Amino acid sequence: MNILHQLYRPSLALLTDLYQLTMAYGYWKHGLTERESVFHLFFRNNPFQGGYSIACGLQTVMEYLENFRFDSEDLTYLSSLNGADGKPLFDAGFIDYLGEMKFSCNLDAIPEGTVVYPHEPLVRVTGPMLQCQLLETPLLNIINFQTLIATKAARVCQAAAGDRVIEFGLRRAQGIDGALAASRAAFIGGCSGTSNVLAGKLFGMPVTGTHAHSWVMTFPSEREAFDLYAAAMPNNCVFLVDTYDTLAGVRNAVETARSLRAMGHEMLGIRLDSGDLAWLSIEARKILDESGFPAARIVASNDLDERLIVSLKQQGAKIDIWGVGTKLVTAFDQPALGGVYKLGAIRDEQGRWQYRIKLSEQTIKVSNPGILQVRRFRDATEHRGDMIFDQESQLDSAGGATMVDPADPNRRRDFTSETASSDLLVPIFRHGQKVYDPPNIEAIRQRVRNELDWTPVAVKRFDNPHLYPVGLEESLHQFKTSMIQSARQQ
Ligand SMILES: Nc1ncnc2c1ncn2[C@@H]1O[C@H](COP(=O)(O)OP(=O)(O)OP(=O)(O)O)[C@@H](O)[C@H]1O
Ligand SMILES: O=P(O)(O)OC[C@H]1O[C@H](OP(=O)(O)OP(=O)(O)O)[C@H](O)[C@@H]1O
Ligand SMILES: O=C(O)c1cccnc1
Repeated sequence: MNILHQLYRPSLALLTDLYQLTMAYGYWKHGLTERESVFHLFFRNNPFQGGYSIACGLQTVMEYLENFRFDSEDLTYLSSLNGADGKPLFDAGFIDYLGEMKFSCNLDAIPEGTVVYPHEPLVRVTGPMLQCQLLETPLLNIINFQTLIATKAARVCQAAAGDRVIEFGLRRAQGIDGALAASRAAFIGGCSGTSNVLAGKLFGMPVTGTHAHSWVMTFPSEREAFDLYAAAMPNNCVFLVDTYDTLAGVRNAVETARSLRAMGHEMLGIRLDSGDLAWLSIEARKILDESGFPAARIVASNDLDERLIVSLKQQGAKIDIWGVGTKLVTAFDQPALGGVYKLGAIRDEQGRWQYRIKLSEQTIKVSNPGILQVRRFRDATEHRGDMIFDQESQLDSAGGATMVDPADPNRRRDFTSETASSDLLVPIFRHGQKVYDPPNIEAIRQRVRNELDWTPVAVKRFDNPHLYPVGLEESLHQFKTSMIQSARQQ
């Protein structure tokens, strides 16, 4: 089931920046259309000043690519675009070429749910120059956002320390697609469910819901509102208790819960949505326990994020379930992940790879040349470091190596061949054909938990996290340094 097809239209090839098409046109004009090239998608900084990120969005990328074609409506639209002189922007021959083009790239990627770090290629696209170029914008659009939200969710769930977190963000999310993509990524990042019913249906995620203040305000009294809700839905009773006076609301919920019990149903819990959540939850817990409802859960919501959850836990809050909306699905404190897509190499007319770099004033921002792979080393309990290396450099069987910190080349780390390792990028498409069977969403979510268990505690802390070691394999570092020197001389 291709969810993008269901929601939008079969062809989303126009979902790119026009400049990708102007460059594609240039490649076509100059006979570079089929020239093999390699691009890497990576980000330079972890979001939220954190120490790690969670890769997310690959399945959406696969759906996008499975039907990557320009249909007749797309071609008609492109034919209608004019340049500054009022004449068509694109030759009819180019439009025909696009109409016949079939996706034929190789794509390798780090599976969704993997903990990833700055500078590591999350996706590598190899294939005809024109196709690789067109994919820059959609791949960044999909991966940047979902990786950002999965990372935020992982942080929120880390703060919740095993308590359930429900994603409540639909009403505040960035439009329809932003909401759906965020609900998916939030579940992958660790949320237990979502209030977003369409996302639940499309992605196979649990949906949950309590009720709003409007329900209570509809009836003459809060008690009546709870009773009528219980009568309508005895198997889903979480009462929102803060419409008038929160602790009086808890007592009303208890009264309704007693009648419910007499009918053979248990109240699931109460929800707090304003006021001092620490104090109110402690007081509410006492009332529930003393009234014979120790199993009733306390749900809290109200502009929560990972920092507030940590603070509330430190204050001894008795909150069992965290409802988190706005600050999760909008990645409130960092609204975008700055992932980029850079050319690593292009074949020359003789078929030899020519490596490419993008220079920058800041050495750390200079892109990495080559056909890159990431090798992750681990000891018995933890991930120890990730080494970016060039696949062409005969290093491709597991083995020891030295990696160099690109920010400080004097810092090196040696891994012996005894150190366990695995290469993170796996084949997803070969010559345009899907070769990867994506795991279901529950398995992706489980992978996040497993990956975070392997991540050093110091890397996971919120304040001044330890910088996880990511380096360049020594020969790649040397090669890159010489490329920078000769490029600067030119
Ligand atoms: N004990 C607490 N410690 C820190 N922050 C808290 C605590 N309790 C609540 N908060 C947070 O403080 C913020 C403001 O909450 P508060 O209920 O005072 O305002 P509000 O949302 O405007 O309430 P109301 O809906 O009654 O106007 C929210 O983000 C809430 O989650
Ligand atoms: O606070 P969030 O993390 O975004 O979670 C979603 C919020 O949406 C609902 O109320 P809404 O904000 O619509 O109204 P209210 O704040 O007046 O209750 C709900 O009660 C939560 O507070
Ligand atoms: O079910 C809830 O309690 C809910 C859903 C969306 C937003 N806020 C709360």
